Amino acid sequence: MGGWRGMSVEVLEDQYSPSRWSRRLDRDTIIDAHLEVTAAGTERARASAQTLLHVPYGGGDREKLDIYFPTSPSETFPALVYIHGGYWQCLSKDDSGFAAPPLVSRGVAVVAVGYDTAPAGHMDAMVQQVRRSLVFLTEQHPRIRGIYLCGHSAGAHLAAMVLSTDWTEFRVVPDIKGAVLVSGLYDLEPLLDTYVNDALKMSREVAQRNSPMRRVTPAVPAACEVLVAVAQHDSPEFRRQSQEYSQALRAAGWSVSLLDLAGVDHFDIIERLSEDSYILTQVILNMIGRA
Ligand SMILES: N[C@@H](CC(=O)c1ccccc1NC=O)C(=O)O
Repeated sequence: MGGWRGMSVEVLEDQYSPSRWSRRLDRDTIIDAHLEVTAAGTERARASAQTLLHVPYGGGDREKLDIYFPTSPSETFPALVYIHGGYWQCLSKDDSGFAAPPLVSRGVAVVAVGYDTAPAGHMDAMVQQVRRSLVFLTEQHPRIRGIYLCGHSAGAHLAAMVLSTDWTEFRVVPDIKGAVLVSGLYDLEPLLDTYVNDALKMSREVAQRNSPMRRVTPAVPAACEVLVAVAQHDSPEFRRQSQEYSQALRAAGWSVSLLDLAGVDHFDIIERLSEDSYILTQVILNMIGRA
């Protein structure tokens, strides 16, 4: 867990700038391209699926979620709950429905969760918001049976924090059957001195308390299946974090697979979930039993 401690701030900033590691697009265009692709994909999904948009799960402005319903819904159906990335400071649920088309056509709902990004949002609060969104779905949408979490980058971090939740503090226990963590961050300490923390303003304590790597709980008998996916063209630090987190979960008894996806980078690893034939789409459908 400690190799990064010998790195200069300059090296850490390079390692934790996913845009610098793509072989597809240069660092100045790739983020704009990502915003365009996810927004356009979300627009397509909203045009083709039955939706309930901007459903409040709490009183806050950003405490809203979008539901994309299955094309031919059975009485009850599973849901993939998508938690967007953007280093806890950009993107929103309104760019986060692009994965819906291949799933809704196979009977799976997709839920895109909004949360308060920084500087408005604090790390502890974002984690709680995502947890509360799952409690809301469980209580208010009983047709959803079985939740599969999917998060990208900072969203994979939030999904991993959900796995460490002590649900006794909540009214219900969401039935989380699987988690797909894509190009995530599981130890926040290396970010403390980098530009990523400018808006987040995390103290060391906050970073440690919110690091899934430090919060791995022993797997319970019916623990969900976890898939940790990382891109070939993610940085060595991102790749290390996925490897170490998947190992730590496995050591604690969880059923985990590490999927190292060839030919993709930090951004198209998730964008391509809009395609039926993409390997990660197929792996997710297989996990849900709809392949
Ligand atoms: N400043 C970052 C931006 C970034 O990491 C990012 C941008 C859009 C969506 C996801 C991202 N990564 C993690 O949440 C970079 O250099 O790539």
